[in-house]
Amino acid sequence: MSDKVSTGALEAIGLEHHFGVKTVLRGLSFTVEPGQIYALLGGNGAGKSTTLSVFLGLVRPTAGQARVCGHDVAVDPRAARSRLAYVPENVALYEHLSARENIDYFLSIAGSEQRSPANLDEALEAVGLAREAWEKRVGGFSKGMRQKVAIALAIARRVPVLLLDEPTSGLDPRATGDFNRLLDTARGRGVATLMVTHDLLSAAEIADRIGFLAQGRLEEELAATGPERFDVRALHQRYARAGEAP
Ligand SMILES: Nc1ncnc2c1ncn2[C@@H]1O[C@H](COP(=O)(O)OP(=O)(O)OP(=O)(O)O)[C@@H](O)[C@H]1O
Repeated sequence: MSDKVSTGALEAIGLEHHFGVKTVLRGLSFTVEPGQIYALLGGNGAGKSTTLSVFLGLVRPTAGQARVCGHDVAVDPRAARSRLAYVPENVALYEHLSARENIDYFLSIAGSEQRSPANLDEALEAVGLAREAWEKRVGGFSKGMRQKVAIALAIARRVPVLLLDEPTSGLDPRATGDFNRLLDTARGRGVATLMVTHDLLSAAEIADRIGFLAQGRLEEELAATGPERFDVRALHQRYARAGEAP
């Protein structure tokens, strides 16, 4: 898939958005590089979901640009959309189909050329879904298993960008650990991930960068450093202060 020369896989450049008289995004800029996980944190109403909607082409920003692999979402939404996979808080699948059939079906409707059995096997293997579950109907799958199917689809599609909305909400610590390993696998494949979350611990464990959003502004951006990555206590204190006047 050829891409325009660009600095990041995902770029927000001075994004502004108003819903009527309400200003929701105020000059929001950040970049997610290939092979990087970016966690966007912020309180309720900070503008996190609106940011995802802008990248998905569902909300057109009032000003600024959202770029996916160099493609401006507002100018070429198809090019942008074809390069990303979106995993919502609750993954919607065809309940009566198996994990493998779901992936094959979604690949077929996307017109993907990646439908070979070997490619499907490789994607299911990569996300660590137990082999005995591959041919089972997804109707009985847990949230964590459904996320594995969604990310296996992204891997099978070979998309360079993942957008995740509250991926660990409702997951127990073990499933959260599994999920973080899944993101690490995608990172190892060079995928750029933007994750909107309230889960500080998970963000601290897996993210390369954490951005604090408040009232549509990026108040601060922190990068993982050293073996400790992030100081979780300082993150908690920082999160509690988000949106306060300086
Ligand atoms: N379609 C809409 N029309 C009008 N206002 C909206 C619309 N969507 C969102 N908003 C408002 O925009 C602001 C930002 O909402 P957004 O959903 O992006 O926040 P969020 O950071 O994702 O919050 P949460 O953590 O609660 O999901 C909120 O004040 C919300 O009420």
